[in-house]
Amino acid sequence: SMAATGKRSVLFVCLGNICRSPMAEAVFRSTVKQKGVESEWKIDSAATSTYEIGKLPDPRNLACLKKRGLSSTHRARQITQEDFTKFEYIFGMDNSNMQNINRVKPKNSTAKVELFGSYDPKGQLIIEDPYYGGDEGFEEVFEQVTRCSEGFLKKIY
Ligand SMILES: N#Cc1ccccc1-c1cc(NCCCN2CCCCC2)c2ccccc2n1
Repeated sequence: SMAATGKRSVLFVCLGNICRSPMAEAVFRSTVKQKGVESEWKIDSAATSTYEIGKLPDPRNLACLKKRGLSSTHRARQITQEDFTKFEYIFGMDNSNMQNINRVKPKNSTAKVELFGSYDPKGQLIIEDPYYGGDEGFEEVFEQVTRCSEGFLKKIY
């Protein structure tokens, strides 16, 4: 359904909001820009935790984005109950994110709360936390969120 602003809206969520969800936000923003529909979208990301509030994305994330000419100035923030009536879609990355998202979800939530990986044409449902790994983990997240962005837009347009 179209929100009052006429915009479609999506909030990407992960544990710390410095790795997976800001990468998904940056890649989705680039994808809608490529398709010429950027002005139709409100796009944001948030954390389920308080671990990194106020921090820029992880340097390994920024390096991965920079290789593709992308960047992010997002500062980590924690999800709020207002997000559930502000955003049409709220996408978690793994089942732990989904449990934590559903814990804060208010009774008047209107958001569709789903795993972003459910839109992956390759069927890789879970986007794992790359925090304790190396650059290859961020490359894998990049590939997954790119496929999911395409799959999601194909489904709703
Ligand atoms: N927790 C977990 C966990 C479990 C499995 C895999 C990754 C992680 C993991 C751990 C992190 N920070 C270390 C612990 C933080 N401190 C925990 C105790 C309270 C004070 C904060 C992350 C930080 C940013 C983004 C993703 C992160 N992911």
